[in-house]
Amino acid sequence: MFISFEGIDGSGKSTQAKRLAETLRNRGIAVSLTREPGGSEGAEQIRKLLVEGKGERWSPETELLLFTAARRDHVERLITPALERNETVISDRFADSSRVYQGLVRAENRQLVEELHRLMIVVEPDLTFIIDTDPSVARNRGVIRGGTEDRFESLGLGFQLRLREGFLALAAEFPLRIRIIDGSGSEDEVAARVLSHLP
Ligand SMILES: Nc1ncnc2c1ncn2[C@@H]1O[C@H](COP(=O)(O)OP(=O)(O)OP(=O)(O)O)[C@@H](O)[C@H]1O
Ligand SMILES: Cc1cn([C@H]2C[C@H](O)[C@@H](COP(=O)(O)O)O2)c(=O)[nH]c1=O
Repeated sequence: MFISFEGIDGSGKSTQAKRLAETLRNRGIAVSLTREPGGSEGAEQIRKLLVEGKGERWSPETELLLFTAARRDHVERLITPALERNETVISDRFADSSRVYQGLVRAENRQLVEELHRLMIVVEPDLTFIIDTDPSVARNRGVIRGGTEDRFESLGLGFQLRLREGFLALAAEFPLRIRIIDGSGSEDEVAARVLSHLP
């Protein structure tokens, strides 16, 4: 089974992806926990080009091609082999991030994102959790966490508000695959909401 976690920056995706992986492993299920951009050696190198630094380094189209190249390598080298070994793959972000960031918010390239996905990626998660967290709450969590903002986080609260709307619109487009999880409350409360969607 292939499960992805999606949402705005700082929504709590990584925390919940890790917790679900731990819960499933405790049930004796083999899990590959991975992330995007990244997850394979080559894709982690592309990640650095994409997220480090600030400012508009790439045009929206070049940015989309780099995310797609990273995803292709990730799928070829990690995701497909793990699924073939009958492992459960949990990915912290996958193609829905490109649909929302590159397809709806950074530029209106939705059609191009789908075309590239159809030609180069094909694989789709069986189940996707969007951790839906108020952008101000997510931002405060980031402040508490400390560290530096990546290129996308540095675009500000208005950008995160538009991303949230984009993720909610995407959920309406894929109602069978995508579940919206209320990201408010404690980590335990959010984890219980995620688990309620699994057998
Ligand atoms: N439910 C929660 N309540 C309070 N703090 C939380 C909760 N979930 C996560 N956090 C904290 O918020 C911060 C961001 O969480 P996390 O890294 O899981 O988010 P993310 O969506 O993966 O972020 P990013 O997109 O920036 O990688 C972390 O410091 C984490 O410990
Ligand atoms: C996969 C993917 C990611 N992004 C953006 C979203 C984030 O701001 C950064 C890095 O991700 P992280 O969860 O904060 O580690 O990259 C994107 O714009 N498009 C994508 O396809």
